[in-house]
Amino acid sequence: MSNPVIVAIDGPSGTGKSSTSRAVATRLGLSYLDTGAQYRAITWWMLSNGVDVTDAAAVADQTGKPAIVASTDPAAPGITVDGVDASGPIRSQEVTAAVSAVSAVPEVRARMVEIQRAAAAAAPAGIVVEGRDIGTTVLPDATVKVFLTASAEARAARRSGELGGTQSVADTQAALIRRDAADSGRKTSPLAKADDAIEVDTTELTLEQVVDRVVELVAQRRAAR
Ligand SMILES: Nc1ncnc2c1ncn2[C@@H]1O[C@H](COP(=O)(O)OP(=O)(O)O)[C@@H](O)[C@H]1O
Ligand SMILES: Nc1ccn([C@@H]2O[C@H](COP(=O)(O)OP(=O)(O)O)[C@@H](O)[C@H]2O)c(=O)n1
Repeated sequence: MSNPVIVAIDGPSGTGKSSTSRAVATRLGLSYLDTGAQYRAITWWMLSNGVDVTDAAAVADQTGKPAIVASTDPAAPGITVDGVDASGPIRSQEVTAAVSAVSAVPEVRARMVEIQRAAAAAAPAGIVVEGRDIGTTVLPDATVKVFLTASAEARAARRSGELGGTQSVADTQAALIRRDAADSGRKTSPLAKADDAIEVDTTELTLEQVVDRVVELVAQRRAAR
């Protein structure tokens, strides 16, 4: 039996992290973890419980309260908060607008990182973990690290397609750029490319081409060890 394979996929919003990570995990028979969904889930809990998300001390004080459980099955991703399915509500625009503030709180990050490392350690064949700080902080010894990028225009067009026209492409793009700036500028484990990560610009690539590239990188790394 070969060693578990750990694949870290980081990058800004709309670069294709979730779609790529799920497909790579499915193809390689690995587990899958969406760490953004965990930050969204704790943000949803804070908003639902009347916590002022702009008050870092209040957020820190409540951080240990919600039980957040994420599926690691790429065929059935999902997340519960205190036993309630939160997969839908965590994608609301209210949560999207508040998530960067909550995820910048060091106590929140410490708790999430602990849960994420435990999930990776428990994955039998290995795992694909996607987020903002996986290669730099959560799993710095990952077998393969990928940093996905794409133009702001492509990312906004993709996201606004998903939102089904409820927000204009221009508004979506402005919101993405604001979130990138907040995520890249925070003190604790900001969005960043690890020095040893391979950057893949997905602007002109199909999802299948991106998946092929990542699967190829994993095969190369496995052959080398
Ligand atoms: N290479 C690609 N080309 C075109 N659309 C893509 C590509 N990769 C992902 N998408 C689409 O873009 C949207 C955002 O992708 P997603 O995987 O959720 O990105 P992220 O997790 O980085 O925010 C989805 O609707 C997805 O189907
Ligand atoms: N490893 C991670 C993953 C997400 N996040 C935060 O969670 C937010 C939502 O992440 P996401 O991956 O669901 O975002 P999208 O790219 O899907 O819009 C990000 O904007 C970050 O603020 C983080 O801080 N660290």
